[in-house]
Amino acid sequence: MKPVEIAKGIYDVGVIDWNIRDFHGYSTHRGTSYNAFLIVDEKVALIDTVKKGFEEQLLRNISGIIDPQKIDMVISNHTEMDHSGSLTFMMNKIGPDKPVYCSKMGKKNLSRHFENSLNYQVVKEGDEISLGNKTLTFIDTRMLHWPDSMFTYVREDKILISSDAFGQHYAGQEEFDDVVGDEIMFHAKKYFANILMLYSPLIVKLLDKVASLGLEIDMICPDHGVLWRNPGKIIDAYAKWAKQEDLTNKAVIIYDTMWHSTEKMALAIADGLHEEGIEVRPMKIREFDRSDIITEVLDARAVIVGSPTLNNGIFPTVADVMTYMKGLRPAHKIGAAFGSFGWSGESVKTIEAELTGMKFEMIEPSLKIQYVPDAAGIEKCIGFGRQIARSIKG
Ligand SMILES: Cc1cc2nc3c(=O)[nH]c(=O)nc-3n(C[C@H](O)[C@H](O)[C@H](O)COP(=O)(O)O)c2cc1C
Repeated sequence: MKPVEIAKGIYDVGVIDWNIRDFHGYSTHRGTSYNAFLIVDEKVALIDTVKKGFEEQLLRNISGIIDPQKIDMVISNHTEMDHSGSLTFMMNKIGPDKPVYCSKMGKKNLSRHFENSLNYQVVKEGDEISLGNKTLTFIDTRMLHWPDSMFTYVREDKILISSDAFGQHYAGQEEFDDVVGDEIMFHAKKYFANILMLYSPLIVKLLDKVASLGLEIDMICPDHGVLWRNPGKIIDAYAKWAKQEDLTNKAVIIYDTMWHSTEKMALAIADGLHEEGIEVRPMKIREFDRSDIITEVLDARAVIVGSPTLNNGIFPTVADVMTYMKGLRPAHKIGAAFGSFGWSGESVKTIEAELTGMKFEMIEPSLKIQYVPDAAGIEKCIGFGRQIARSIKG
C-alpha cells in the first residue's frame, strides 16, 4: 500500500489499519490509518511513528526508500500511542541515541509512556531545524488534543504536518481528499465532533494564529486518514464547526426505551418537529454508536433527550451518552427532556439537570407520561415537538 511520495523527498510511510472498528470507544466505520512522514534531504527526518503491532510494516515502508540507519532524527508531534507505540522499536533500528524532537510536554509525556530514556530534545514554537534544502518549523498546539501536541511545518514545500488535527478515521487506498470526494467530510466531521469539539475555543485561536503567522499551506497532512490537497476545504469546515454558531435547523432526539413508551413519545415529538419544517433525527441509543450520535449533535440546534425511569433513575445507556456529550461540551444548544415512567418518574428531572449543567437553553416544562402514552399523550408529544420547533425557528 504505502509509502507514497507526497512531495519531492517527502513520503507518507504510515500504515493502514483496515479492521479496527473500536478506537478507544469511537466506532470507526472505515478503519483508520496511522500516517508517518519521512523527509529525505541532506539530513533525514521521520515524523511520528505508528501504533504498536504495525512497526514491522513501518520499517518495511521506510526500508523501501532508505536504510533506516540513515535517519538522523525523529520528530514526535504527539505522544498518544497510535503515533508513538513503535517509537522505541524504531529507535533501536535507527540508532537509540539519535535525537527525538518533541515539545516540552512531549518529553514529559513520552517519558511516562516508555521506560527506556531516549535522547529527547525539546523544541518550542518557532524553532527551526534545517535538513539541508528543507526547513522544519514547529507550531505549539498544546491541548489540541493533548498537552504535548504540536505541528511541524515544512517551509519550502508549504506542507503542514498536523498530528491529530484535521484527521479522519478512514482506511483507504486513496491518499488525498479529492480522490475520496465529499464522503471524506463525514469522517472529518465525526473526528472533529468526537475528538476536538471540546477544544473549539482553542481551535478558533489556532486558526487565527496560523492566519497571523502568514503560513502558506499547500497541503495538510494529518496522522489519520487522507491528506488535504485542498487545505481550504478542511480549514473552512473547522472554522465553522469550532464556532458552533452556524447551526443547522435540526433536532436530534436521543432516547432509549424498555417497553417502547418513551420511543412512542420520541417519534411523536419528531412528528411535531417535522410538521413545523424542522429536520429531525430520532436516535435510539442502543441502535447507534455514541460517536455517531455526537456527530449529529455537533451541528444540531436542538438536542432532545428521553429516558424511561428505571430504579429511580435514568436508563444506563442514556447516562452513557449524556456523560460523553457533557465532556465534549457542545455549545449554543436548545435542550429538552422527556420520558415515560411508572410511579416515581425521576428520569426527566435527572436529564433536565444534566442538560442545564451543559448550559443548554431548556424547553420548559419537560414532558413526562405515566406508562404507555394514549391518544391524548401522543398529542401532547406532538405539541411538545412543535413548541421545540418554534424555539428553533425563533
Ligand atoms: C426494572 C424496572 C424498574 C423500574 N423502576 C421504576 C422506578 O423506579 N420508578 C418509576 O417511576 N418507574 C419505574 N419503572 C417503570 C417504567 O418507567 C415504565 O414501565 C415506563 O413506562 C417504561 O418506559 P419504556 O417503555 O420507554 O421503557 C420500572 C420498570 C422496570 C421494568
